[in-house]
Amino acid sequence: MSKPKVLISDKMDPNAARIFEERGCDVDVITGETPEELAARIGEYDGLAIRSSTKVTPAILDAATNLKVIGRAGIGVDNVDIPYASGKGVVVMNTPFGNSITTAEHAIALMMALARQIPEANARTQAGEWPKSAFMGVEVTGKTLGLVGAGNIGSIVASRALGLRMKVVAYDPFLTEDRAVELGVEKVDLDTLLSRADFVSLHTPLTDQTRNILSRERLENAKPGIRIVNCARGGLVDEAALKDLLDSGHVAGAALDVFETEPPAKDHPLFGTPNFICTPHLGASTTEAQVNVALQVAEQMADFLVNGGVTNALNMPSLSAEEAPKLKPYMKLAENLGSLVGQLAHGNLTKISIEREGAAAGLSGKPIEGAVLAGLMKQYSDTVNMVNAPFLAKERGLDVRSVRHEREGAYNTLIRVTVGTEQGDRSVAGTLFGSDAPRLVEIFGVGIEAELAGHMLYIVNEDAPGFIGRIGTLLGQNGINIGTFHLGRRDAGGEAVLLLSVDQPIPQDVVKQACDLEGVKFVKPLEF
Ligand SMILES: NC(=O)c1ccc[n+]([C@@H]2O[C@H](COP(=O)([O-])OP(=O)(O)OC[C@H]3O[C@@H](n4cnc5c(N)ncnc54)[C@H](O)[C@@H]3O)[C@@H](O)[C@H]2O)c1
Ligand SMILES: O=C(O)[C@H](O)COP(=O)(O)O
Repeated sequence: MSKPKVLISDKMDPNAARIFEERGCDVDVITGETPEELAARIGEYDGLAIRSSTKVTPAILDAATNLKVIGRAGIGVDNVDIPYASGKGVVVMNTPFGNSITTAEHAIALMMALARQIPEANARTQAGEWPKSAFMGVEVTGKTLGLVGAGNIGSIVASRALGLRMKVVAYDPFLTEDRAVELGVEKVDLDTLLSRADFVSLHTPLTDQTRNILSRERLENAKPGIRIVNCARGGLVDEAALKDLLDSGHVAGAALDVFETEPPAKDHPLFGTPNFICTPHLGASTTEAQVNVALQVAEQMADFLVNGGVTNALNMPSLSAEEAPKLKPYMKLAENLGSLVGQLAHGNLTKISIEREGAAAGLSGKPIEGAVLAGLMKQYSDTVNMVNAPFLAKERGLDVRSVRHEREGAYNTLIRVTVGTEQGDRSVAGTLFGSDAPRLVEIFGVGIEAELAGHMLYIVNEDAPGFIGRIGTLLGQNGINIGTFHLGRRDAGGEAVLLLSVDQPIPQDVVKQACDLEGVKFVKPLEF
């Protein structure tokens, strides 16, 4: 049998190539190719090992006719089209912890550099000046650091900041009071964080919820003199607003390791702004972190290609060979139900219960639980999968219950997912039609029958004549084609629910227009 062939297409520690060879793979290291060059070459390979420079687009995946696994030596996988890779049957893996310490240290380094204006002082001193009176720094001791995101990296930043005798406040919907106490941080909401923090450090993935999380409005309302560090992802901070607020002095300093577009344009408006410093996405760039992620990714990929073992896969459930075919449609249903409550429930989630009845009660609960939690937590983390979701949920103090009912219900088989939020419990339920077609059958107490797939729109409205025409017209006027249309209501003339699927993502301005339609109470675009 021929050896599996792996391409390393980004700069990676040489340990990766060594491990691939030692574990029975042929390996090529070819970096810096254009997408066209990569597309022309990728068809030969079973595995592709990358960092953040290689963009694994549908065009690359279409050309990758032999590809079985993509391994990301690092955390963020926003450069890989995971749904498309899944559709092609390609497993996507990452190394969720290998560079966390290094990245946390970079955030602290940038914070200290901001506090003492080190880059500018260095540049002017080396240029022959002695500008001692031009620089007056601030101490970090006793100051408040606001962490947006308290996962792996945020938690490490918290511990380092506490060591520097800072106070740490954190905003993270998955941070429980117990975990906050364990970390030594105070859990607050985002507005409170921004009103109290002297320094803010961002540690969330880029998702629909976190995009522009430091918006112009939030920055304008933040504590005057605030300093901002972003070592997570470009797009979390409004760069144009940051420029204006640095110019006005409202924001006293900002340090970006990541940009909305990378590399940023040579004439990026922030370049040259006083009290702005940046690095070229160096968060993970230490010898230690690069050795860690290179070793891990090569070990995981080689294990998969040679032995079929799966570790840290983001798009593949861990299932035994016998159970897999029976569980497969349930896993999809479970993940969709988790994703649905994750996208719709607001505020802090404290508990989740996963109930199985009818045929579902006879199945193994753990994979279903993993799939629900993965669907739920994908809204909050790039790195979650069915394997690690239960651990992440536990670590974050989410109370998870799996309940198996003996009773006969209205459906032959049913999964119900209920989350506890500050507004009370919220529940969704689904079944399988014809033994393998997942269907939603209830949403927040309203009976409705729908397939959860692709781009969807959820609307709660007053049950009154004319509404369906109005929403259909609005979408039609905006060139949005409706695929499926599902209605449900609590009582005639009361609250009604509309769930429709469309052929493309719904732009924000159309969502806003839908919110403004007569009788509409709530609108939310959904993605499955
Ligand atoms: N600059 C770099 O080189 C570099 C290096 C490593 C990681 N990163 C990036 O750092 C980010 C964080 O990595 P991590 O390993 O800590 O991930 P993680 O998944 O462990 O933690 C992310 C945290 O963000 C929280 N979160 C999600 N949505 C939120 C929201 N709307 N508001 C507040 N908190 C929210 C999650 O609950 C979670 O606790 C990722 O985007 C990763 O790609 C950057
Ligand atoms: O998500 C990550 O791991 C970081 O952004 C690091 O990216 P890099 O490996 O390209 O430096």
